[in-house]
Amino acid sequence: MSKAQWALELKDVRKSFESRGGAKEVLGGISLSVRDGEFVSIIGPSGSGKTTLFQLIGGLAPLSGGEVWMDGRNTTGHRGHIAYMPQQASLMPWRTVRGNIELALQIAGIDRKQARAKATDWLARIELDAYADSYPHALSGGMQQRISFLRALLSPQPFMLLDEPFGALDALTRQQMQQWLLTIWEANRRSVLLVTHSIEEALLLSDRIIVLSAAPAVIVDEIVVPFARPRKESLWTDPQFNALKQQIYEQLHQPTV
Ligand SMILES: Nc1ncnc2c1ncn2[C@@H]1O[C@H](COP(=O)(O)OP(=O)(O)OP(=O)(O)O)[C@@H](O)[C@H]1O
Repeated sequence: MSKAQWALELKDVRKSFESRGGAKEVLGGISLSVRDGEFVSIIGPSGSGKTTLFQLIGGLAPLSGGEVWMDGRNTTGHRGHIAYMPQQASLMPWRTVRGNIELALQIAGIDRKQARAKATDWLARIELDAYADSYPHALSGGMQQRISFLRALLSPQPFMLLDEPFGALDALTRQQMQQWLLTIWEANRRSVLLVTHSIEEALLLSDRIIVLSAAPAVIVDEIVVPFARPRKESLWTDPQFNALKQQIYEQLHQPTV
């Protein structure tokens, strides 16, 4: 069977929550698709339902309407189809850095001996070989997020959901992590949906950007990011980068009607 064109399709996804004043609509009908190997970002005002959308895609909460399809199959309400990277790395604190990576490889179906060799290889590629025998608490936030991203990348589920992965990092570490993620992702392309509050981050990393309105969220714009890959941080000074940044900024600050 040939591979489906779309790694993810959301068809008119809706979500309302019951509150004392009646039903509160958070997602007002979201339809979007992510191609196999495409990097798509979602950006929207605070409270526009981005985390809720991820919960629906991951099967963690029921939809009020619509469908979720992955790789040509209806997976609405099903768990186990995504690799998820949260804002705070949730590494196994009792396992060393190497142990955490080996476990991710073993979960992906690689036998113990091979997992050991591959972990050594990955430790060097994510520049953490000097920390192989350290425990997660001894690492900086940026280092922990490198392992967390790698774990999602190695997981057997091909589709990655990255939920504000650099939101808790300081500005400088965040920029370094964006560049790092770009290099790793461009060498290991996977289908990604990223939630971010940073317009620059979305422009630097993505093939496409989906802009959401305030709740009840609908898609107000979809931007095909025109920059060739591999991308460099110097994009930040490109006039087209700044024009797109301005365009998205204005959409996010539109008055609600
Ligand atoms: N379980 C729940 N019950 C009731 N309301 C909820 C529930 N979960 C989320 N909401 C409401 O849904 C809205 C969207 O929340 P969500 O966390 O998805 O937004 P967000 O876009 O991820 O926000 P932020 O950008 O600030 O992280 C909020 O108004 C929130 O209060």
